[in-house]
Amino acid sequence: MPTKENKVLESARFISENSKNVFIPKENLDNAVQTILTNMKKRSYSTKTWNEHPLHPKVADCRTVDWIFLIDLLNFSFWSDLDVSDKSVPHPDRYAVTYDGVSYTGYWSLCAAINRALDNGIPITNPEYYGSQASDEELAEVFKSDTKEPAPMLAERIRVMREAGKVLCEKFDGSFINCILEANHSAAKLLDIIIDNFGSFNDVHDFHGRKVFILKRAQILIADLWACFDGESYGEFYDIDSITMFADYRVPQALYQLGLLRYSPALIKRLEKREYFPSGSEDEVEIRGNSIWAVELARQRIEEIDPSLKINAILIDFYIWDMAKEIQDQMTVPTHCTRSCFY
Ligand SMILES: Nc1nc2c(c(CN[C@H]3C=C[C@H](O)[C@@H]3O)cn2[C@@H]2O[C@H](COP(=O)(O)O)[C@@H](O)[C@H]2O)c(=O)[nH]1
Repeated sequence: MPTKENKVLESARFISENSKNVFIPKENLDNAVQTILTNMKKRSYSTKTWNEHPLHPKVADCRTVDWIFLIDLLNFSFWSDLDVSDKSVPHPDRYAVTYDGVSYTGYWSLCAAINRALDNGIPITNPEYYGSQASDEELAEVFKSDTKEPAPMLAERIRVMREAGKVLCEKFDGSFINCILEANHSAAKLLDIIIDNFGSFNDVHDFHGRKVFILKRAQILIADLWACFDGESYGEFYDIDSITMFADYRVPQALYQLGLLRYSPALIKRLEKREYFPSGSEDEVEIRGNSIWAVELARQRIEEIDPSLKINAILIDFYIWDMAKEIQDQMTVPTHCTRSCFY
């Protein structure tokens, strides 16, 4: 049954209905859904896929909750100013972190940096540590680069750690677990607790004079808890299907590849010139809002085809993101360049 339209879906629909440079070709929907379904079935995509990633925690306990909170607090803006090609073989100087002998870039460089710190006995996932105990230099050391380029937006990462660490210590007795308990197994309630208390998750913008909610990191935080805990314990939410796709810069590129997004020639030109898209700008909001709506239409179509599959927007998103990383070199359009703490 269709999810109660939450504020993110309402915003995504409004953005899609009022866009000038980004469109969702409905005629491609069935083909794209077949591709998604075939591949998700082949890989038997489920919440279990989340833990299979080498850098994701293998034990689901209270320390893991603090790990997931910190990762999704910092889960933004990994693209490199150096790496204009953004291919799977990165520019040798772009920010990378080596862990267990493997060099990681992008989102995985964040996981590698946090895991490296923990292995070195640094209590980096402890909100008291990153909120106030550690010095700026000690926090910067956690993200030490193993290449020439420093971690992108390092000062912003330190700022959001200070902000969130202090709130967790002052209002939630030092752990995000207390936010989860307060939400009482409601994803929608936890979403509100996150955006009401942690400013850097407040991914809300103005579009055509209306407030639009994208909430990418707040939603992926809930989704990662749900996936890591396999829908139980700290990951149990009776309304998890109200969570939408996470509007980052990687999935829109893959949606375009699937034929679920189409861009105006002017927008394609700007993307190819690696132009900067300010956070909250019209084109950036159109790309992000249409991405959410395109995944919602795909989810509805999958539900019409086979309701027993229980495929929600989270699993579609996780699959498309993982697939995007695999076909990174075949992408027709580049990702868009925005610097913000939102994604
Ligand atoms: N929509 C969506 N965005 C996601 C993820 C993830 C990581 N999720 C993993 C965990 C479980 C899943 O199975 C995934 O394997 C990171 N990002 C975003 O991508 C960008 C980084 O890209 P690159 O520079 O290429 O590494 C950046 O904005 C980051 O916030 C996702 O799942 N969905």
